Amino acid sequence: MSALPPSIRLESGPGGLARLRVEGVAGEAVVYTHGAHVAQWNPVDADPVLWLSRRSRFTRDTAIRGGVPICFPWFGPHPGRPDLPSHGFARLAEWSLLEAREVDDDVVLAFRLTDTEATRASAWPHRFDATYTVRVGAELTLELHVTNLDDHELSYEEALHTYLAVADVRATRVTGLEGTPYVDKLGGPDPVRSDEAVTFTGETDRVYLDTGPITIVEDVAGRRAVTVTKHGSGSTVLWNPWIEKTAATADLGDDDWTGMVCVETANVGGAEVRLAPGASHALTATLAVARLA
Ligand SMILES: O=P(O)(O)OC[C@H]1O[C@H](O)[C@H](O)[C@@H](O)[C@@H]1O
Repeated sequence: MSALPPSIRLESGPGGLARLRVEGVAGEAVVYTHGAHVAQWNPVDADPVLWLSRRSRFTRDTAIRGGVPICFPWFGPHPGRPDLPSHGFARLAEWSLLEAREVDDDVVLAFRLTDTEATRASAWPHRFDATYTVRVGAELTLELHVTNLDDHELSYEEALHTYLAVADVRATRVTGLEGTPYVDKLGGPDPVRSDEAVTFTGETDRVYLDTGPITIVEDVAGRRAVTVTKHGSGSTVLWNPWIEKTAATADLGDDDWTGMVCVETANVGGAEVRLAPGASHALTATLAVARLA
């Protein structure tokens, strides 16, 4: 890769993890090569849009807590191998930086992950090429593009596990999922639905099925709304750990559940991606933030 443009700096972050600090004309971000993990983003002169745990560990064998972990090639515990890392290996892997350039007022970073001896010996042994493009500006656009380099069909799950910062989750509404069936991971396997906007009164862990392209998080106490617009995604996961799960999670502080909600642009469960040899799939999420009246 040629020299970085002036708006992008390569730094050594906590734990010695390499990260790119972007200070663009329209937006600012911090992206780690560990997991190709976007840990911060905000439009210039706006508050951080992504939530990042103050207790996050920054080590090569754990995922950063907050920002946008990439879940791939499985979501949650591996179905047959609970000993394997939750949410797959991508968020624990070192991605290589392919590209870093300015495009108009935005900054575009691209990262690559391919199969290694270790992944080929794992429970997901396929040959693949994954490219992750991060466009930082007044909006944040994330695209995970996966190609099957193998000689047989493969399937995978994926999620851009986006932690959004809110002033108070108890005063937050999520719209765009009304009437959409969801599997409540804390309830039974049969999908249920609600015609109401989502509000939060307890632990929430839902996989919405056949979702439309737009979900809006209305952070009423913070007087702003974040719109997540997506393509190539059949499911949306909504998560807040609430009190007990937060207390049981080492890299979350006791009150952290109040200040975040995850809207995860995903293809999980029955919406897993199946790729013929040579075929590709792109999953895209765009975040935009606006003031609420
Ligand atoms: O703690 P992690 O492995 O990062 O997972 C955090 C959460 O991710 C998703 O939202 C899942 O639906 C949850 O069941 C899980 O608790």
